[in-house]
Amino acid sequence: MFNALTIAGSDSCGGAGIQADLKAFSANGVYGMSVITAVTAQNTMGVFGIQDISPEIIKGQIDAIFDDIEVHGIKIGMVSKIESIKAVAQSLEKIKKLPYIVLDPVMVSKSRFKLLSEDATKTLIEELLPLSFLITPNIPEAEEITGRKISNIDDMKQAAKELHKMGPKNVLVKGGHLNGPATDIFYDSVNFSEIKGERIDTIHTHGTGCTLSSAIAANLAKGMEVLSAVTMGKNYVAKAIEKGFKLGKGVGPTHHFYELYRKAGILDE
Ligand SMILES: Nc1ncnc2c1ncn2[C@@H]1O[C@H](COP(=O)(O)OP(=O)(O)OP(=O)(O)O)[C@@H](O)[C@H]1O
Ligand SMILES: Cc1ncc(CO)c(N)n1
Repeated sequence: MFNALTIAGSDSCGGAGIQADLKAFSANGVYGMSVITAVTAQNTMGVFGIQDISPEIIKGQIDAIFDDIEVHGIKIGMVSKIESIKAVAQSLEKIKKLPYIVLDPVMVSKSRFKLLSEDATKTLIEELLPLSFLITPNIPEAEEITGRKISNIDDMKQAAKELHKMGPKNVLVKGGHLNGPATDIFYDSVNFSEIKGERIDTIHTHGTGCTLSSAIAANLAKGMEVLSAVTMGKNYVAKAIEKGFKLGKGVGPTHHFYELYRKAGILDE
C-alpha cells in the first residue's frame, strides 16, 4: 500500500485543507497521514478564526511519522506563520531520502481570508520552494510570488518560468481564477504543457486547489511520472468539481467519492 502525507491546516467544514487532502488521498488509492499546522474555524461562507499549532508540535508530528514510516508522497498546503514554515522546512531538511513534495502555496481562502501572514511570503519562497518537486500556485498566488500581473496564458507561462528559477523542479500555474476555459500551465524547465479543462458552471468550488494538489501527490506516491500525475490529477479535480454539491449556505465542496457512491448505489444527484 502506498501512502501520502499532508502538511496543512484543518478546515472545520471539511471542504478544504487537511480534510479535503485525506479524502483525495483515499479516493486516489493511497493511505493518508496528516501533520496539522493550524486549525481554522471555517464553513462554506468564510473563515472566522485561526489557531496556529506550535512549531514544536509541528516538528513533533513530522518526526513521529518519519521516525517510523517510509513516506511515498507529501503535499504541503496552508502553513501560515514564519515560525511554522521554518519548523516544516527544518524537519524535512533532516530527512535523508525525501519523497516528492507537492507544495500548494496557500495564501488566501476563496472567501478572501488571509491564510498566510503578510510577512511570511518571503520565508515561504526561501524555505519551501527549493524543497519542492512541484508547486501549484493559483493566479493570485503566482502574482504575489513573482510580482507580475497575470491576465492570460502567455503571462502564466512567463510566471511559471520565473517561479521555476526559485527552486522547484516543476511548476503548475492553475487557471481557475481566469475567465474562459480552466487551463493550467505545466512547466518542467524545458517544456510547457497546457493542461486543458472545460470551465464547469458551479459555485461549489470550495477546496479545488487542495483537491488537485493532493490528487497529484497521491499519483506521484504511486510512482506515476510527473506529467501523467498532473494530468490525472486535473481529470480527478474536474470530476470532483462537476459533482460538487450544496453544503450549508455558501460555497459547497468538491465530491471525492462520487464513483464509489455510484457503484454502491448511494447516488446523491
Ligand atoms: N469552475 C471550474 N471548472 C473547471 N475547473 C476548475 C474550475 N475552477 C477551478 N478549476 C480547476 O481546479 C483546479 C484548482 O484551481 P483553482 O485556481 O480553483 O485553485 P485554488 O484557487 O488554489 O483553490 P482553493 O480555493 O482551494 O485555494 C485547477 O485545475 C483549475 O483549473
Ligand atoms: C485550512 C485551509 N487550507 C486551504 C484552504 C484553501 O483556500 C482553505 N480554505 N482552508
